[in-house]
Amino acid sequence: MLDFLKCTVNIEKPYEYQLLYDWLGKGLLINDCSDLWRERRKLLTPAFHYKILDEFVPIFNEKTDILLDRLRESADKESVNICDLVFPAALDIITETSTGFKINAQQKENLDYIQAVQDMGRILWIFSMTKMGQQFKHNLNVSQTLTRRVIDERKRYLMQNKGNTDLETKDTKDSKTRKRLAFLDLLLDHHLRDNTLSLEDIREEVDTFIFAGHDTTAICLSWTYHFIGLYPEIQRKLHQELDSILTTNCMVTIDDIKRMPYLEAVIKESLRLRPPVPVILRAIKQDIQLGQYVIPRGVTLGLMIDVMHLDPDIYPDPLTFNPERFLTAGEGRDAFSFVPFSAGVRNCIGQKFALNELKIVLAKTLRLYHFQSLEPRDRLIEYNAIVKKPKNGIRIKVSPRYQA
Ligand code: HEM
Repeated sequence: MLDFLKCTVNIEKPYEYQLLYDWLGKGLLINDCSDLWRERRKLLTPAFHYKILDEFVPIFNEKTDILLDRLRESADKESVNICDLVFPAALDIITETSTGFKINAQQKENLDYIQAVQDMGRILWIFSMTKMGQQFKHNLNVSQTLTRRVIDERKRYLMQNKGNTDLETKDTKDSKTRKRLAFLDLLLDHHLRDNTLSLEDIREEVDTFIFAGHDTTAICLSWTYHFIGLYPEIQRKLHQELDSILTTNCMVTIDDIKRMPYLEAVIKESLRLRPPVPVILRAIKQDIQLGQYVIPRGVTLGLMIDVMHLDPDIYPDPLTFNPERFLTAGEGRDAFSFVPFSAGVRNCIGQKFALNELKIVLAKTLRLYHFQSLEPRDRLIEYNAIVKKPKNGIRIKVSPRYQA
């Protein structure tokens, strides 16, 4: 599999990904033309520079503060479905960081859009004349109308403020609405100089970020709370690490999260056992030798990330949730044996973004709350909706660590 992931030739996505075409078009995730993909990836890579990612930290904190309010409301209840809390939080984060628009999913605003985005991943495979097919078209319309409106408004703003589109400048007059927006401004800046990148191309990339960046992180958060809530000793160690770094209600910074090795190990172990994207596919365009086999041109090759992560030669006692295995700096493992974000040239462009988000949300919530999982691992049924989700959610009892 190492050869497959390292390969720079067989990087095209096969037909199966085109089920997302009506929604994501030629966006980075499903783009099946290697030249266009390379062009777009080159254009978008600067938006994921660590300095730009640092600017999202206040948004991660602000949205987690709202999540904390919702956890406070849940603390009196017998249990809460943690997915219902973290999915809107993740959607709020990705929408605001990629477009500047506050969708306010956690405050239950823009419900038609939220419903549309959540349904879309679920009902893709339906023929258009069926009732669900009509529902899919409706969802598409709702989500694309909003994305187009946000892009048009931002373009008008940038044109009125010509000269201020330099991505290195920041307008400080009204930081709420005018602050530089990395993803969308980068694309609009390019569009205003070279309109071969059309507004519809930009819409496809923005929708791609929203799709690729919200379900995945929300699922990882949900499973991580579940694992933490199952193993009190692991939760105790996490609380100990967080208490030594954070005060009770502070803004978590990039420097803080760099000092949280145990939290990072817990996230990695969660991603190992429950990778949100369990399978990736590639269209084989040139014969490739994998071990003793030649995989011929024309074949679709699937890489089962979830199965790879259970190899007992690499991960002894593979079904045990054991974050410690990630503290011993990859002993006996190569970089291609842990691939929740895929690997090689077609890897996840958002992985640093995702890890920062996961660490900040988890650090802030765990600092103040205790989580107890009410269902054992084998009771939770998973289903595939492009990403793999818990079918009926995850029930957790949330309790404050400190009395108000
Ligand atoms: C825990 C969170 C995440 C996981 C597990 C994850 C996983 C992955 C995986 C496995 C791929 C490869 C898919 C394939 O080859 O078919 C991928 C691609 C991608 N991801 Fe992520 N992702 C996460 C978060 C994000 C975030 C936050 C963003 C955006 C901010 C993002 C944007 C993308 C994009 C645009 C691609 C396509 C890259 C390309 O083909 O050039 N992802 N992701």
